[in-house]
Amino acid sequence: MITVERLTKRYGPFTAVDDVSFDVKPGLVTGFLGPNGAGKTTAMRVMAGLTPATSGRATVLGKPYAALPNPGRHVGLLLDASAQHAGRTGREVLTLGAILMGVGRHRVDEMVELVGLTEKEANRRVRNYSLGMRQRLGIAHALLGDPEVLILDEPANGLDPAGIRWMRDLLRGYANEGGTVLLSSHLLNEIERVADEIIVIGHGKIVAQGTKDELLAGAGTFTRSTDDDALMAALAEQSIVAQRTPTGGLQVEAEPIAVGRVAVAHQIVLTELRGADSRGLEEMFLDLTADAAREEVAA
Ligand SMILES: Nc1ncnc2c1ncn2[C@@H]1O[C@H](COP(=O)(O)OP(=O)(O)OP(=O)(O)O)[C@@H](O)[C@H]1O
Repeated sequence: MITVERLTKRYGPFTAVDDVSFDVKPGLVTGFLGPNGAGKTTAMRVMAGLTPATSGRATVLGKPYAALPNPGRHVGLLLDASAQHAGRTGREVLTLGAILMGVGRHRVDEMVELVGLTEKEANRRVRNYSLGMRQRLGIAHALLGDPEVLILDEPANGLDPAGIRWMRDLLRGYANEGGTVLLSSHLLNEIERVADEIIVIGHGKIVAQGTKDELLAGAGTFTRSTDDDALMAALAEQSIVAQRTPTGGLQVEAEPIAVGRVAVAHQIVLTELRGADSRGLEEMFLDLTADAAREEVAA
């Protein structure tokens, strides 16, 4: 469990994280989604005790990270995959970690195998690793102490599609066994495919949070009918907002059941009726973060 309460982080006059509160629950994968510069890394660094908060607090398993005894046994961190010592081999990095955390050396072999690094790769110096290999090593290091909580900053960066799928399965299995996972990304589809809960951050502020299903439901309904004009008019009578989509059909700001009822009442035949898919969530994400994204582009 991670609890973030009214967390604010300022760098001089600039507020990177602005009065942010959320819980990350065990048994679930929670996605921390936001455009570049939204404040994800800063918030995670505070959670990991690497940056002090200006106000508010973050606790992991009920304590500030720094107050956890042998924190690596409780919290696995992947905050910067490039931060590993470039002159050491992957195996050396993990062996040192195992010694520091007081876990058996057998964990090193297990983790190398788990993350899919070959024996040859594990014995290569980190400076010769690709970004994807560094991410795998970072995940191996995060899991070394068999922690209850994982905090991963952009873990999919640099992974190829097979690697992304592997990571998704790994995190799903970890959460299914009761683990707590917080992972950040600036890519909606990455988060959408793995997360049970989603926290969206833009310009240092939480702009949306909830279960994926809730956020998808909030994205409305997609429907097609044999007479979209009549359906639009019927929906408008009920003050339900609908818009045509560029590919045909209607995007409706209501639950599918409400749209179905209107169609039945007006004897309009629906040929498709479903909760809006990721396109809906994507539009919501782009909308929610538009200001932050624009400022980032302008900066
Ligand atoms: N040490 C620092 N001093 C001053 N400003 C900082 C510092 N660290 C981060 N910032 C600023 O805080 C804001 C949030 O940065 P942060 O790295 O937390 O964003 P992010 O959501 O993780 O983005 P990205 O996906 O690009 O990593 C950015 O505008 C960044 O420039």
